[in-house]
Amino acid sequence: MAAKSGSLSINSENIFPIIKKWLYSDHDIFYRELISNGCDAVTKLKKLDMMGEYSLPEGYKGRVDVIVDPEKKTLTFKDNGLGMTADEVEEYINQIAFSGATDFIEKYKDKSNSDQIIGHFGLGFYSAFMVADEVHIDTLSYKDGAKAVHWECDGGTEFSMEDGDKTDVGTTITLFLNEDCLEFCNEYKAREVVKKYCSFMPTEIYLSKANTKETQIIKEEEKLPDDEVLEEIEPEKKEKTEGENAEAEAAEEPKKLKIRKRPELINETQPLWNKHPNECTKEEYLDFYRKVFQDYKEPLFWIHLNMDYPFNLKGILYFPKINMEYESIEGTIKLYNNQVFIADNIKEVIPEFLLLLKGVIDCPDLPLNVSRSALQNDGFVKKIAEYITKKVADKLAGMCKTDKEEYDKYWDDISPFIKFGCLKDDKFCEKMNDYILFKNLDGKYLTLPECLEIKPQDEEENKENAVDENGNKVEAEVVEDKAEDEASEENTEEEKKEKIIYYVTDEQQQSQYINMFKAAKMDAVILTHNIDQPFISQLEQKNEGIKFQRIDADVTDALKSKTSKKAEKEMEEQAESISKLMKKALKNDKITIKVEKLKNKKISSMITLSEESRRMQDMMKMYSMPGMDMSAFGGEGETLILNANHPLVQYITEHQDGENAEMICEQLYDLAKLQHAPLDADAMTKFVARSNDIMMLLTK
Ligand SMILES: Nc1ncnc2c1ncn2[C@@H]1O[C@H](COP(=O)(O)OP(=O)(O)OP(=O)(O)O)[C@@H](O)[C@H]1O
Repeated sequence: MAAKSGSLSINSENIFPIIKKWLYSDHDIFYRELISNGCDAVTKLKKLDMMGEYSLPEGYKGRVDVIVDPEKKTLTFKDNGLGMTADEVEEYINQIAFSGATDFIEKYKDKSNSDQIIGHFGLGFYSAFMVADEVHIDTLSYKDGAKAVHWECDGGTEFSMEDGDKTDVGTTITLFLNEDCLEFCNEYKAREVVKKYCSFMPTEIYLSKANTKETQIIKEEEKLPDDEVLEEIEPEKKEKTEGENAEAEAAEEPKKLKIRKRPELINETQPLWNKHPNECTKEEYLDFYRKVFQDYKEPLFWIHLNMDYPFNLKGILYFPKINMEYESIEGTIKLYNNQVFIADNIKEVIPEFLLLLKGVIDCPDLPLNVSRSALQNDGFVKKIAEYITKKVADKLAGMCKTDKEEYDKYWDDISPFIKFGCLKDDKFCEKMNDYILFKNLDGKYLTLPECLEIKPQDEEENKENAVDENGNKVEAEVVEDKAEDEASEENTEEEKKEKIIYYVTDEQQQSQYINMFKAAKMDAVILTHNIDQPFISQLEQKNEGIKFQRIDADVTDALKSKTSKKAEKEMEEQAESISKLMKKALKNDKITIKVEKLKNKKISSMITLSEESRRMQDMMKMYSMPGMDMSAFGGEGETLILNANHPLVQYITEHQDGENAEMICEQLYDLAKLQHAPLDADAMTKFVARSNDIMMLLTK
């Protein structure tokens, strides 16, 4: 076959239903398309005026009117923009997918900046047919000698065009709604949709109901040319009092007018994000937040994004106050393109963890698809997301550096968000590494470097000041990983520097351990949120030499009394015999039992569970595998520590055959368990019964 080339032809009969039905996922989007066409028409007319191609009439104010008429089942969009000549209707409307915006920009590209014009694809107008059986256009161009045009189309592929009777410059588009779509000429629905898409469009948008019965009273001098006066209200005549004259009274009480309810202004043409951050006041930020998010709780703080290069992006991100107990954390980030709402929470542009915030982002450079709610897959979109992430990290780091007190105050609220961000985004994590705070046992907020630095000082102090529970000074040993003590001489200095950060997950439950730590002048950080476990695992991975260990994972040397070699030997023997007794009493052969001399003589028994085993168990619980035997996954990591310094432990050591020895063993074990984790139902029942029995013994 001979080589051939040419342009593809499209059969409008087939393509039209596709545009009408499938191009836009949301039916209500036609509002946005037709209103933005009106805004574009106004913008273009103003530009023509600026360029000297047209002179706007005195007092011109561009506007788009949306008029619902439930009686006639119509919806009208009226603008006072540049209008269209018959040729332009022919070109831009009759040819589907031919955008006059591109044409306009091309024509005036040297003289004007194009970025304020919304339309691009030349398809938006046809979205009207998603809801209307018939659409009329009445338009009059601004051009000298232009004739009004009337165009109509009933949704098939045929249209008709004739001279129109419009006398003012601009365009009126009337939709004769389909029976299934009558909700769109309901005033409330219209307000909701227009507010959703058009709240910040750059031209004033008014909503009204045709022939509304609603009225309003105004002062005579407030009357506007378009007001429809229904009644003149004479001021009420007051009883004359002495010293007053009728003229003075009349001056006080002006005549009033009852007018048909005026169209309601829906949008704000100058959104706050367009203002320079230096010019915005705190009140303005708060007002804007309340209005846009209907959240009457004050946000904690906000970040105003304002960037011109290498791409254009403006916006405000608010950190909301989160009530962790009652609400799930879910924010909303509204994405705009040139002040036109695109969609909420577009994941491609807004990094996932930032979706916990509330905010607005306007990016005119977004590579949008025809339907606008989808983005073209583009490296550029990734850059936008990276920029936003960077800005958020910069703001937080800056606040931590320059206003640490405030940052401390916000920390509990923002920490789940930051930790989630660190888990989700490596770059964010890197930037935030030194600005993550840890609340210590004294309620102070420390950064990670501070946590690490404070340790050696504490240890020094520890050596000098540590006291036992009787206030006697005790010699404490440097808190280092136990394994290090046993490590061979060959270990380098570097390796020896592994730092342990102790942490608490439940202040009440672990209070006994906390008391021991405090008495030994040791510190720990409080990490109670679910996100903390995966978060600390990540921190360990990213920061070599840092290890997190729950406060009850081990008995560090700092908590033990110093013992002689001889005493240690004795304790070992003691442990052996008491282990047998315990295992028998608890009917548990697997349990590991250790006898230690703890500094705190008030503690009789405690449980330690190695960090690794506990993390494994927590993980199993999280994936809640019913009937799973936990002991198979690190149950062996649990150790019962008996304090050789406690009289009760001393008693059973000496009276292993005593009448109550087994009962004491069981009670010691349960008491230790209770400080570590809640008892299961069965164990709790037995514990309560046994406690009663023990008290009964006291009565004898
Ligand atoms: N109200 C209006 N006033 C003046 N011209 C209009 C009006 N509505 C549409 N037009 C002209 O018709 C053209 C096609 O409009 P349409 O909404 O189909 O596409 P668009 O706005 O260019 O692009 P998009 O598909 O992105 O909305 C517009 O570019 C514009 O030139």
